[in-house]
Amino acid sequence: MKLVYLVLDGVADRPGDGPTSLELSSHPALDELAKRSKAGLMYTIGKGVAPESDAAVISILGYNPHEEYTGRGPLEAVGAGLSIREGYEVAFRANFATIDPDTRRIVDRRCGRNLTSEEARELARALDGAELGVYNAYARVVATVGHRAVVVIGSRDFRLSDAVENTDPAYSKQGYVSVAKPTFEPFVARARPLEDTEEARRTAELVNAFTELSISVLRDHSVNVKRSKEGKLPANAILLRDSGGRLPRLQPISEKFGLSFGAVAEMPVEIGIARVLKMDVEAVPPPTGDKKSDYRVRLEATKKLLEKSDAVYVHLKGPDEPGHDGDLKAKVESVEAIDAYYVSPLLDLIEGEDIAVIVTADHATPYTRKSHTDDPVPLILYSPNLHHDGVERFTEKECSKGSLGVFQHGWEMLPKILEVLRGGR
Ligand SMILES: O=C(O)[C@H](O)COP(=O)(O)O
Repeated sequence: MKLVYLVLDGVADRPGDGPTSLELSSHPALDELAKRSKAGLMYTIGKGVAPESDAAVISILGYNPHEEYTGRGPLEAVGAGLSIREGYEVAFRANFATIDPDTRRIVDRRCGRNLTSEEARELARALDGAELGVYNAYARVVATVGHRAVVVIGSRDFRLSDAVENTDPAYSKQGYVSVAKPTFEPFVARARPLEDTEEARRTAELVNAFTELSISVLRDHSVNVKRSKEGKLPANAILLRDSGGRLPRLQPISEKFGLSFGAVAEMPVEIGIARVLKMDVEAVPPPTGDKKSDYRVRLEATKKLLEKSDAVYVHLKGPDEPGHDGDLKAKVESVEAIDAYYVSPLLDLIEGEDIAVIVTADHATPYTRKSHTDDPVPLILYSPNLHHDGVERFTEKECSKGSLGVFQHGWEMLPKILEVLRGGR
C-alpha cells in the first residue's frame, strides 16, 4: 500500500461564523473522495492553540511540538538553504512590512501582499551582512517568497539565546510554539528577553538594533521609491518572529513509522520540515497566477515520489492566503482550483491502485477571522481496502459525522490512521 497525505493549508473555516469556503465551493473530486472515505475532525495541536503552520505540520506528521521543537525560524532558515551556528546565531521568520517610520505603527504586515520575490531579494541584499555595531554582531537576511524572509542574527564572539519576544505583534511565543493573536496592537514591538540571562538580553538588544537599522536602510531604498510612485505600499520595515537557535532533533519519519516518505513542498518552512524529518523532498516553485500549471507540476512531483516512496506528503498553500486576507471569493476559488487541477487527476491516478489518501489541513484560517484559529479541521481517509462512512461532502460539518471522531491532538492522528490502514477495516 502507498499513501498520499494531502494538506490544504488553512482550508478550514469556523462553521459557527456562517457558511464555510468548503461549503460554498464546488469541489466534486474532494466530495467523491469523501464519499469513499472514513471521516473525522482534528485539533491540529490542541484546543485553545491557534498554531502557525510550522508547529501544526510537525504535529500532524506525528510529532508532539511541546516535547521537542525549536521554533519556526530555524526551519525557515534550513528551507532557504541557511545553516545556523548553534549558540552564536538565532534564526527568525521575517516579514517585510509597511509601517509609519515615525510612530512605528504597522500599516500592513505584508506590505499589500504584492511585494515580488525579486523586490524582496533586492531589499534583503541591502541588509544582508550588515554589522550591528555591538557584540561583534551581524545580520544575515535572505528573502524567500513574496514578503517573506529569514533573518539570522549572529555574533562572532558572544553567545546568543533564542529566548526573545517577537517584534511582530501578530503572534506570541508560547515556548517554541507560536500562537496567532485574535487581535493585536498594530505597532512594531520591542524585543524583550524572555529569560533572565546575559545571552537573552544581548540578543534582544541586537534584534532591536537590527529593527532600527532595517527601518533606516529601507526608508529611501530605490525599490520603495518606485513602489510608492506606483501607488504601492513601501516595504520599509522587517518584523521578526519565532526565534530559534538550532534545528529540532527529531527522529526521521521513515524510522518513526517504518515507511519511506517523500514531500512535495512549495514554501520554505515546509521544505525545512521535510528536510529535518529526512523526507525525500521535491521542492516545487512557489505558487504563481497560473493555477492549472502550478497544480500540474505538483501532481507530477507527487507521481515521481510515489514511484520511490511509500508515502508522499503534499502541502498546498492555496487557501491560507485568502483566509488571512478575509477574501471569501478567492478562498472559494482556491479550493475549486485545487479540486479541478490536483485532486481530480489524483483520483484518476489512484483508480484501481492500492493507494490510500488522507486529506486535511494544518489549521483553520477562517476568512471571517483573517488569522489562524484553533478550530478543528476536517479529515478524510480513503483506502480501497476500507469501509467508508458515507459522508456526502468534504466539509467541516460533514466530516464531523465520520467514524474517525475528533482527534484532540494532531500528533495522535497519523499513528492511528496507519493502524487503521494496516488493519484494513
Ligand atoms: O503565509 C505565511 O507565511 C504564514 O502562513 C502566515 O504568516 P503571516 O501572518 O505573516 O502572513
